[in-house]
Amino acid sequence: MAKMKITREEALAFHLEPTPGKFEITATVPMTTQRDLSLAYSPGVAVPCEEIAANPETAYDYTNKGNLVAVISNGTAVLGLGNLGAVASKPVMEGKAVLFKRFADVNSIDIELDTEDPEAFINAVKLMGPTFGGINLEDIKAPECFIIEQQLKEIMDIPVFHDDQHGTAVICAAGLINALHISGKKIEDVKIVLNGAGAAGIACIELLKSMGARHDNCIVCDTKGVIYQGRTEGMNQWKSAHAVKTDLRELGEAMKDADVFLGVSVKGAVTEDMIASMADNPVIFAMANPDPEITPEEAHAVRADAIVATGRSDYPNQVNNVLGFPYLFRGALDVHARAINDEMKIACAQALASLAREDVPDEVAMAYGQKLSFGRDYIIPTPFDPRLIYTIPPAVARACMDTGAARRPIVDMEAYEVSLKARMDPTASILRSINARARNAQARMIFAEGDDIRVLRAAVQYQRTGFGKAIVIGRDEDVKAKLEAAGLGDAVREIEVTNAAKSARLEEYKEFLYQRLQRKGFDRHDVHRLAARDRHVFSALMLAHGHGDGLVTGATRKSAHVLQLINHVFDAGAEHGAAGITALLHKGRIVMIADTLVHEWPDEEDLANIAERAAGVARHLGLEPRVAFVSFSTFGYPRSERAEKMHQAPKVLEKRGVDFEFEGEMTVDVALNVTAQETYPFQRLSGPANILVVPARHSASISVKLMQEMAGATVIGPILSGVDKSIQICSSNFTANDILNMAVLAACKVG
Ligand SMILES: NC(=O)C1=CN([C@@H]2O[C@H](COP(=O)(O)OP(=O)(O)OC[C@H]3O[C@@H](n4cnc5c(N)ncnc54)[C@H](OP(=O)(O)O)[C@@H]3O)[C@@H](O)[C@H]2O)C=CC1
Ligand SMILES: CC(=O)C(=O)O
Ligand SMILES: [Mg+2]
Repeated sequence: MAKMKITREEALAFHLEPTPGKFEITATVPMTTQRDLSLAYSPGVAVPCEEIAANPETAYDYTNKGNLVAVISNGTAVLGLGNLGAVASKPVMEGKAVLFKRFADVNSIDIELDTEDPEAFINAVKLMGPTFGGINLEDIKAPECFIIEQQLKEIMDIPVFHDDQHGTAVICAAGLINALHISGKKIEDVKIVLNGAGAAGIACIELLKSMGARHDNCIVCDTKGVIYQGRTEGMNQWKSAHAVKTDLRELGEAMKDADVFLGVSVKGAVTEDMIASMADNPVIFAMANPDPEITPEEAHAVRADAIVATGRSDYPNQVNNVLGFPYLFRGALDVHARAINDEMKIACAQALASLAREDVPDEVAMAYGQKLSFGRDYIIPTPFDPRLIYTIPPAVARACMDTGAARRPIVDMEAYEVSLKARMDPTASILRSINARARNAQARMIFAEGDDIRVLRAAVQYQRTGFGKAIVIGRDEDVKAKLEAAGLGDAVREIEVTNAAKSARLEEYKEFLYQRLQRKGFDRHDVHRLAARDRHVFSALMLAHGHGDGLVTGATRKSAHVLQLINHVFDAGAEHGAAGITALLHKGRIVMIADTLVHEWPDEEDLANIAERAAGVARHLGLEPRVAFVSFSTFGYPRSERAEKMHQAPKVLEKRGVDFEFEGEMTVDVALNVTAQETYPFQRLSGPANILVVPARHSASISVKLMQEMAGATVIGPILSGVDKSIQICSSNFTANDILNMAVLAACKVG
């Protein structure tokens, strides 16, 4: 896996834009009319209040309590960065909240409490009980975290879970089950060294002992070295429970001949010499964040036989509690759990371990851009595995029901699994998949408009994300000045800048262009002007000559104008069968509109071509195409000359015998809504359409812009399809991120 370079500037910009922080709250009910107001607020709101007062359990029905978790910290152990205080821990806590939402559709809010006093902390959280369905404690240092969690569990009737303790322990256990399986060792026999005897460390070693690890085989270390019986310095009751009778005093001594190293301490705590002294096939889980105790490169340099995991996402084997807390809470919330008990944690660990041993479906491989199979570099599922949401929560919920901790047991487990699948946003996996494919392709991407800062940002991002080489067309001095002004001065040395007028290849390009244009009214002087002065044409020439693998342009000019210029070099017109397809992503749904770029007023043959092009793009994105030819009439009514071609286009496709679903003509509601489709029992779509072929470019443009402005849909495209090289034409209102998306599409040759 290529390591991704992230700069401080990028990390700060990510948190600053588009609005400060990482999430906002949206309403799920209409709040538009006087009636809405009367229902949502006074007087209507009095009714659920009275119901809940009479029967508190109904809070799960009439409020968001049942799907709301608080992520609470005091910032005393922020990742491995130490005691940064409450407010500085907020980015991590907001991060955990969005992970809850992204991975398990759990609503979550972060709360940072400005106190290091356990009693004050406990009181504050206790009083918040009515609001939440669960409490996720985070980054509170040991030993206070043990006292806080224990007391809150006793006094609260909802799950209280300290993620750094139990989330980490669960994932560590799941990973270790599989790592030992590969190294052919048994947990009862292995010698384990744990570095870090805080929240995560104590919980990990306790869980492993409950799974069979022997007390005398486990050596625990902290800043003072080995925790041995009789040690007095830096001790507490939780450490004492794991003290062993031994003469070992230093971590380095303990590591000799150890089978397993578990690190939940700080960056760089382990040396290569220590790793070299371990037993054969050593298991090394260096879980400190953001930087591990030792990097996989360093560990493998001295021990090729090591099975290595870290807490980071940019190496194989991410042992990180992100694989646990979203799904543990999902399962617990869905049965209105009173607690998350040991049985639920063990069920989670076992379900994770067995999932990693299953055959990895193609969609996961596609999302990661590589085939994953159980082995040294894949001992634990990856966080983006879409199976997690429907395999882990049912295991947790079952264990909760079996141990009597469920207030509302699930009756139909199968239906529950189906409902879990429906929770996830399919557009996310599509975006992940194209990103992974772009990383694999390592395409040299030409960014034509190097004088525009959005384009420069996108180019830098393209290269730094590891998609491939970014080639920017522009003047060196201008690019340098613009990057420096944007705080991206470093990037000047990273990206390649090509000045069209000074290019050594100009003569070759001009000759090629002259051959194409000499009979279209262009003389050599015109050709020189186009090739040397027009960056769209120059970039297209570079692409045509294989001096780049893809081209992104159009962010500074109208797309129709840019397409005209590109057409000097490529056959990208309507008459050549090219088409533009725009993907709209909204509320977990993806719908493509075509043609948004090339055809002004297509006839039925053109419409059929456009449908075929769009179906190809859909398949490239991992969607099974369902095409609707849309109009203002449905199956011949009302009759209109203007709708006639939409009526005929499906017949053209019928004759061609294409291998995808299509239907029409129909109105957009019939195309997209299965209930509306029921009025036409003869219609042939097996579900809502995901491709809308529209009558003309004006209707395409109106639909896309309306969705963007009114509904806030994410727009990707227009994707130029039907040209033999990868070209994407942006719109002038695109942000740097939109331009990057287009480069990613160009890199994976969607089109
Ligand atoms: N991958 C994952 O999912 C997770 C990783 N972590 C990581 O684990 C680490 C600890 O977190 P947490 O348990 O919450 O923090 P705590 O503050 O509760 O505990 C930290 C522990 O590490 C010990 N320690 C610190 N520096 C060293 C050192 N140089 N050598 C040996 N021991 C050391 C401390 O020793 P002493 O007691 O002597 O002060 C203490 O026992 C962090 O890096 C965190 O990012 C945590 C949770 C999840
Ligand atoms: C992952 C996590 O929770 C931590 O490093 O603290
Ligand atoms: Mg943490």
